[in-house]
Formats: sequence, C-alpha cells, structure tokens
Amino acid sequence: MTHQLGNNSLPVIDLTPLDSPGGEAAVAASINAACTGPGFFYVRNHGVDEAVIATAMAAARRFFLLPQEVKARTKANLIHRGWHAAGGAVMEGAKKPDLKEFFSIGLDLPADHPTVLAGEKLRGPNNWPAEVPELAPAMEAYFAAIGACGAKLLRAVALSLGLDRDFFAPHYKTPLQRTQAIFYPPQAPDDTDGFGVAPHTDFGCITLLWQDDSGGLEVRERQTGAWIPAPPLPGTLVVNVGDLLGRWSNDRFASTPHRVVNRSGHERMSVATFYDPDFSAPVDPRALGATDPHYPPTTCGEHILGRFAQAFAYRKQG
Ligand SMILES: O=C(O)CCC(=O)C(=O)O
Ligand SMILES: [Fe+2]
Repeated sequence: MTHQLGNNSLPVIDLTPLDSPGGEAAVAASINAACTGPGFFYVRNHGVDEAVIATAMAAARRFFLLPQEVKARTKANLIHRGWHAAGGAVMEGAKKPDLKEFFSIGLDLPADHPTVLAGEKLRGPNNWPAEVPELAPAMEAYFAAIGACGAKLLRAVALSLGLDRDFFAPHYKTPLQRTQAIFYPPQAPDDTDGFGVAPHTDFGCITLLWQDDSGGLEVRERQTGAWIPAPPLPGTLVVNVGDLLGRWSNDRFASTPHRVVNRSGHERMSVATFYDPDFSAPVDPRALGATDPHYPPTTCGEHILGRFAQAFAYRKQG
C-alpha cells in the first residue's frame, strides 16, 4: 500500500518501495495522482534521519533567537545565502510583506568552481554565523540528506510523467537546491491580513518541507478555492509542485497556492527545500513530450532569478 489519505484530503505516499527493484511504478502512479490533483502530498519513509532534522532545527532556533543586530552580520548576500530579516519577502499580489524570517543555504561552492568562475549567479560559498558554529555542520547534513531524498523522488516523478526514470539526473549535476530554515512569530488572533507566508506558488521544480508541530500551513483546494490545512503528520515531509515543474510539464502538473498563518500562540519553525536543477538546465515542455507547448524554452537560472527579483527586497537595492 503506497497511497492512503491523511487526516485531510492530501495523500500520504510511502517511499519505501523506491528502494526495491520494481517498486517505483506504484509510487509513480500515486505521485501522478497527487500532482495532477491537489499538487501537494506527504511522503513517509523518506530516508531523512529524524536526528539530522532535530539537530538542524535546534541550531537554527539558536540562531533565530539571537539579537537582530547579530543576525544582521550574516544578512543575505547577492547569492541569497544567509539571514533574511522579517519583512524582506513580499509574495506576488500580497498587501504586506511576510512575517517570517529565514536562513538560506545552497550548494557550498569554492571560488574556483567552474560555475563560479563562469560567473553563474547564485553560486558560491554559504554564509555562516560565527556565533552559532554548530549551524553549518547541522544544516549541511540536512542539505545533503534532503537532496538525496529529492533525487530519489525525482526518479519517481520522471516515471509519473512517462519519462525515463533518470530523465532529470543530467540536469542535476550542480543543483540550484536552496534549503531554508524558517522562523515564524506567533500571530495575534485579530491579525486578519498578516501572513507568515502570504499565498504564493513556489518558484522551482519540487519543494520538500519539514514542519514542526505548530500547524498553520494551508493549501488551496483546486476545485473549490477553499484553504485546507496541511497539518504536521509525524514522520512525514510535505512535497509540492513548483512553477518550474508546472512549466516543464506543460501544465500536466500544476503548482498550487499555499500560505502559512501561525495561530499556535508560539513560534513556528519549518525548513523548506527547493530542489531545483542546474542553473543552465533547459526547461522546455517539448523535452517532456509536449507537442503544443504553453511556454517558450527557458533555463532554471533565468526563471529563478526572475522570481527572486519580484519577491525579495534585498535584490532591489543598489
Ligand atoms: O513553512 C511552511 O510551512 C511553508 C513555507 C513555504 O511555503 C515556502 O517557504 O515557500
Ligand atoms: Fe511555498
């Protein structure tokens, strides 16, 4: 049994069969149903060690509780690495900036890496705080583990789109994977137009999200437009389709709007990973079999930079 309903209408998919020969087809069928349906699903037996998650979250929490001026020493640079203060992100169409703050990492590349030498944007080393030395090893361990889960999942996604299981692998040689620990302040009950994260679709290919037990993530139901909760289910990650996979698949898979409202009365933490391909990865619906492409070809990097320019205040300065 790979496919069951959770305690809401979002499916829960067990990834165990991905590790045995012949197990992928059933998982791929469940993924196809989820990605052509709600655009969101949970995965269990995802292979990311609970201790790795807990260690990363504890280190990130220690960082977020530092004074603002200390955190500002590692404020996000032009390659998006470091601390993004509350108020620095505005989702498209939102009235107010998001209430969240977050700490963002990517593939840690030295100055002499070919992609850095070639001047690719968003490439280079991570930007770690001296004040929390355990943050780097803890988040790097999570980054590696969630990346391995992303790669495994994409093999099943490829099958679910009728492609060769290794279709995505050549486009993930130096992935633009971004992993961010997110910290949400509690919202006042009478705060009716503030959001931890305002309604948005994710920019990239697929997102893998761990959330703590606070709740607050809501997903827009396709048919009704209603906001349905995606509550924390122990031992799971939430996975969703981003705009880039929507575009690549010529809208066979669609990215679904979601938002976070933290009504728990205390801080909420999550860690989101946008598991995206190489900067230069060609994103052309025809490569996935479309004969009537809805979109011209682009590259992953161009697409992500375009969305970053709209969303993040720090990219608008200077
Ligand atoms: O924290 C969450 O539950 C969701 C975060 C999110 O949607 C995002 O960072 O894109
Ligand atoms: Fe999101």
